[in-house]
Amino acid sequence: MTVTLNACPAPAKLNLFLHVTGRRADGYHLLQSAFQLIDRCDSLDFAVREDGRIVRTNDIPGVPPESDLVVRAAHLLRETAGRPDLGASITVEKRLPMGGGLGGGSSDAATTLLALNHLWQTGFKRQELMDIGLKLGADVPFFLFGRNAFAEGVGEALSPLETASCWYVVIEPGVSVPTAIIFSSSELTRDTKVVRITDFPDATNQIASNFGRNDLEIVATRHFPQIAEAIDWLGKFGKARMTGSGACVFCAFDHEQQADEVLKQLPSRWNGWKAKAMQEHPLAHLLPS
Ligand SMILES: C[C@](O)(CO)[C@H](O)COP(=O)(O)OP(=O)(O)OC[C@H]1O[C@@H](n2ccc(N)nc2=O)[C@H](O)[C@@H]1O
Ligand SMILES: Nc1ncnc2c1ncn2[C@@H]1O[C@H](COP(=O)(O)OP(=O)(O)OP(=O)(O)O)[C@@H](O)[C@H]1O
Repeated sequence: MTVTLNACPAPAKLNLFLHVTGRRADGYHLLQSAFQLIDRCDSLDFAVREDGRIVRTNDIPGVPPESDLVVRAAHLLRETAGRPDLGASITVEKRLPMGGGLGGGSSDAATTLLALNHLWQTGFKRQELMDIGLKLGADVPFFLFGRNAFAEGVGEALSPLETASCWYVVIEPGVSVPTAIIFSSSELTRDTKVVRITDFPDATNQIASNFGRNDLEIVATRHFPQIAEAIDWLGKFGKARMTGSGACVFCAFDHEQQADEVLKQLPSRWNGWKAKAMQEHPLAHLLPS
């Protein structure tokens, strides 16, 4: 039996657009968004333990083990399976900034569900893992969907979406944005007109890169002027937008070399990098049907 899985990637996502179309009675918002996987990833190691403990082996500043989405995902998986005897050691190498709008924590949780479902042989199907994931966060089901998606509902109703094979420059403006603060703002508009998936793909059946907008951007930039500064700077090179509830800002380029040229000019006060659009989750082979 396999007892370890090492260097499991947890990729970031970009929200190519994000519309807030309503609010549910429980306060959660109805969204429409295009989720794009990119090849910038956290990395996780898993080892089965025989003593029934779930242990995060490394320290993540600001994230105590008991509130870590990775540890919570492992607990929820074994509870749902009715197997309190299952144990694992998990090491999380963080590369994605927290509160960056890149879905890092959610992706770590999704990778944990996938890897442990495999190692523990708990036998959950993809949809069952997505249902477990939704209890951990609105972004988790997307990372278990396995490919780029048009998302509706609170982000959990997913349809496959064709997207361009481009490169992205991503800037980290150096602030961590608490998602709940942006969604609870009185300045947030919640009535963007609902679109149909057939409205936005272009002639090549891909989503056009300038489709829609990010409704959270106006609120986030008011709270955090550093985000507005990054959008202004990156906007000199193309259509620059914020992802998720911020803080990261991105712009698409057809060629890697164009991304390199932009990064050469990046002011030293920001961390910035390039990433390639991915069509599939790198652990798609572990996704049960
Ligand atoms: C903004 C996005 O990143 C877009 O991909 C996601 O919708 C946020 O997903 P997430 O980080 O997994 O968010 P969660 O941990 O589920 O929720 C954090 C907080 O954001 C608010 N929230 C989140 C998602 C949503 N559809 N409506 C909301 O109002 C809620 O106040 C919630 O307490
Ligand atoms: N493994 C984890 N990695 C990162 N953050 C975690 C983790 N576990 C719990 N968290 C908590 O989740 C918060 C959000 O982190 P995350 O990296 O998912 O933000 P985000 O990229 O803004 O996500 P989203 O796009 O889903 O809003 C962090 O501030 C942290 O307190």
